[in-house]
Amino acid sequence: MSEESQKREDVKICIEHLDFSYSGDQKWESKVIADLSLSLRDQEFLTIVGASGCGKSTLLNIITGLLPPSAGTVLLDGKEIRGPGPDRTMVFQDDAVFPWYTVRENVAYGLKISGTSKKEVEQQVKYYLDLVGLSECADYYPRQLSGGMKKRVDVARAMITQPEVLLMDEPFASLDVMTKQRLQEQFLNIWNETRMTVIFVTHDLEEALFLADRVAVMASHPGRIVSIVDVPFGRPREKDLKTSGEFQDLRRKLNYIIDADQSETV
Ligand SMILES: Nc1ncnc2c1ncn2[C@@H]1O[C@H](COP(=O)(O)OP(=O)(O)OP(=O)(O)O)[C@@H](O)[C@H]1O
Repeated sequence: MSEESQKREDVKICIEHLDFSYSGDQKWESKVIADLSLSLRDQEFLTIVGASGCGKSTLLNIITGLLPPSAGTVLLDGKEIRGPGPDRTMVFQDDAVFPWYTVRENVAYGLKISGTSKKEVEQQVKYYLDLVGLSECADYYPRQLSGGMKKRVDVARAMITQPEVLLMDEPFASLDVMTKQRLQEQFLNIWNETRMTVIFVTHDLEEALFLADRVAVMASHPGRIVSIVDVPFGRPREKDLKTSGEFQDLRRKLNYIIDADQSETV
């Protein structure tokens, strides 16, 4: 296989010249996203940062298939995305757990409705509860869990259906610093085992750098990618990385890119 076709095979998501406006009006000033191009390799971990309102959630909703592009193409494995599908799952900032189900039932939900056999559901639920460290709490109801535990239920619920692409919209934003750090490390461990393609939106630059292979910086009015920063740190990563000089230099660089863009748009 030529190098060029190998590269094409490795591309999981390919977005080209994407435009989107909520009104359907395609004038430049009414576009939420304009001429956005981005591609992700299979099993890549990409984080997206950018000012509030620049279109990050809108972009995730387009990739999920909940919003159709106004123009341009969004391809998954070379095929146009025409709506939601089992190959993509979204984790939101707010908990999506069902309060009337136990932890076990919440985690099992996605597999059950897909018609998986009872035995297989039980095995998979056990595996994912172990993975997120909630085996001991399998019979608890969400009201008996902390915020971080509920988030882990969310992550297990999203992963159990084994989507090829996991879209995460500020999933840890509501957590305190310590819980967030712990979940970031746990999530990276889980991702190391499952290796799905991840797009993770966050406002937290340290989180963006700590998790990602690459960080995409979005700008507003209209939403577009202004820079992509390669993250050079190996894996596995531990929290001490955040205090290293190289990490802090990269954080400053990201800050600088975002500030430069914002001062241009003010
Ligand atoms: N349903 C909608 N109808 C009309 N406009 C919308 C709708 N949802 C979002 N917008 C607008 O689209 C723009 C982008 O919103 P979006 O939520 O994608 O931004 P974001 O970067 O995710 O913001 P934040 O970081 O604050 O979550 C904003 O100007 C917002 O007001």
